[in-house]
Amino acid sequence: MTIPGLPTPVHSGKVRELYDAGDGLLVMVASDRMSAFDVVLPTAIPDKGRVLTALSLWWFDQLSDLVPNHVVSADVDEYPGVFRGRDELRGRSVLVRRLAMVPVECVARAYLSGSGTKQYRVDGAVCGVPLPAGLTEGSELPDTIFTPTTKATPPDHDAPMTYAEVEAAVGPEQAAELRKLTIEILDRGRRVCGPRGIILADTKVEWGVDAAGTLVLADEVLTPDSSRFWPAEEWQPGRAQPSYDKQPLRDWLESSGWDKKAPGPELPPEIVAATRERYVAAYERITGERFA
Ligand SMILES: N#Cc1c(N)ncnc1-c1cnn(Cc2cccc(F)c2)c1
Repeated sequence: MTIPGLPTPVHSGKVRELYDAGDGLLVMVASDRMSAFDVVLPTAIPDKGRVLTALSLWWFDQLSDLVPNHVVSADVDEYPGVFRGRDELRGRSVLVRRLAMVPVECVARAYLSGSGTKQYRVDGAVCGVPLPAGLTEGSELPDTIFTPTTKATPPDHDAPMTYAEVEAAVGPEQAAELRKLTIEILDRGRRVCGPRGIILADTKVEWGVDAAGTLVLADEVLTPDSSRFWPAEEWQPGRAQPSYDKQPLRDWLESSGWDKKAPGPELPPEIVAATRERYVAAYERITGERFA
């Protein structure tokens, strides 16, 4: 999503952009683009970027007693230079502090799923963390575990890291802090979501270090793009769990005959509307606030 008058993004992801705003500041922008099965679809989901930005900001605030974060402002009228007052950014962007990013994708898991299940079926462990026998896709784990990966550059995929590899990468002290805080963030998220009928199965967070050497929570936090949200009433270990936010889209894509190696198909209006509604419902159920 190129916005006229803005510089070329310093990072451009599947659904987000990151701009240099000068003076040690960045502007993180969440688009309405939707990806599924690792493919960016041609049809946007209205308000997706605004919902996920609002949810991430809500979680940063909820976690502010536990960890400092990189947020400077979410008010476009306070942004510097060419970013100030830009309506294309309103509600879908955050002005953040530029940090020295930790070279580890910090993942915590409370349930076994996806790549974790694949690893478990090979050697009974995930990222070197041994697990009890008899677990299956969707099983709740006895404890929340830290299952970090590398930060691969597409088209390469993130690779599992053992805790010893994290220690080698960042040192034992920071590795211990990353594990402890990443697990605590998932556990806190679960305590909020559980009573609201949502299983928060896992999450990926990104950390940076500021000029004082302090670990700072960065990127987005506890959103459906960085985490697995499952409707609790449909939880059934032994099969892939329905995604709270993406299931209507996944079901339609599976039934449409789309070849996943081909470009994504245009989405029918009713699937766009259902997907938007799922994102809005997730925000309202988790935060207890109306999405405006
Ligand atoms: N957050 C943050 C951050 C920070 N506060 N300081 C320095 N670098 C980053 C940073 C670098 N890559 N990303 C991932 C990313 C996010 C959003 C859009 C994208 F395209 C890519 C984040």
